[in-house]
Amino acid sequence: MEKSLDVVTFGETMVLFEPVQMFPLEYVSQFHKHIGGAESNVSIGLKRLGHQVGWFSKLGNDPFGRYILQFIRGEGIDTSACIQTDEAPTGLLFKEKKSHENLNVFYYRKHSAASLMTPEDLDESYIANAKFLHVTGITPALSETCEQTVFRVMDIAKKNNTTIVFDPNLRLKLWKAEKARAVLLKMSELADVILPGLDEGTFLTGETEPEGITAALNKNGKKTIVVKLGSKGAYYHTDEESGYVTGYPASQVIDPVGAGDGFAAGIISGMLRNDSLPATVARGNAIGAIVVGMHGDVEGLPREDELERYLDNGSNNKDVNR
Ligand SMILES: Nc1ncnc2c1ncn2[C@@H]1O[C@H](COP(=O)(O)OP(=O)(O)OP(=O)(O)O)[C@@H](O)[C@H]1O
Ligand SMILES: O=C(O)C(=O)C[C@H](O)[C@H](O)CO
Repeated sequence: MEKSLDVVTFGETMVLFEPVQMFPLEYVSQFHKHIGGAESNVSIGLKRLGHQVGWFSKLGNDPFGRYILQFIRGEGIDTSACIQTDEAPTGLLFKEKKSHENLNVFYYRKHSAASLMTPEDLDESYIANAKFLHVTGITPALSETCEQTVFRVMDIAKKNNTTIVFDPNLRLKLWKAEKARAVLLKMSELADVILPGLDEGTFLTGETEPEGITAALNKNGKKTIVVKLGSKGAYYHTDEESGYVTGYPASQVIDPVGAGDGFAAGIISGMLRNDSLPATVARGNAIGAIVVGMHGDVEGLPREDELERYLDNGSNNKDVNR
């Protein structure tokens, strides 16, 4: 069967309130409204690069749920598997910026609509119809039923030859370290591609160097693992090849949140294009460097033509197009 979706992803997307002023949150009086959610960030990143993407979640049947759905649908993502419920509200997320270096997030997502996702909600054929599944370690932290849903989706993907890309996205505000480690390691075992940050890799394996982390996560071979190294770029590893790909210099660092999601979109996109692994990692690095230079998680995600100009210009990353 020819698969018509390139990528499917799912998880909680919240309304993200970004403070206009750089104050402790209790003194901020104005916010910009955006959307935030690792999986929808990745879906938007992939769509802008020209891929066919489906994203789903459970949203509250409320104005914020409608805002999220309209935004994601407006980006051209297939949202036909998304559910709206009266049972619980849409989750919210507030960022706090006390200085450029001091960034904090506050979640209002306990018992949210997304936390009510269950395996019974799933449309198996929708997942089977995708070439890639993108899944994060945020979803199983939301509730027991979300954890069950994640493993059910991974199981469906495995049975249907859908490549599983796993970003651990460790969020210790959402669950206890011991439980997080156990679940994220179980997800790593099931995944074909793993995208940990260096700290996440250390958290999962106890190893402090990218080489040790990838060796520990790839015990059974066969996996592609790319360790994100912030401004330094990334280290990739398979049984056949491994190496470092230097990052692109960010013109400025305005908001580092979302760089990892842009990176994931670049990696999946490179794989869909059958690019070499170093070229695929370079795509991820370039998108990460572009994203950190803009406010919001999704606003900075480049279109394919912008990304190509950026890659062609090398370190001279000014996007002048005239
Ligand atoms: N300051 C920077 N300058 C240039 N590139 C960067 C910078 N920060 C991040 N990147 C690029 O983005 C990628 C992902 O960033 P990072 O390592 O911060 O991931 P992460 O911790 O998963 O991010 P997130 O906060 O979104 O979860 C890096 O591997 C790198 O390619
Ligand atoms: O932290 C979360 O749960 C989010 O999904 C919000 C942000 O958009 C995400 O962290 C960026 O990776």
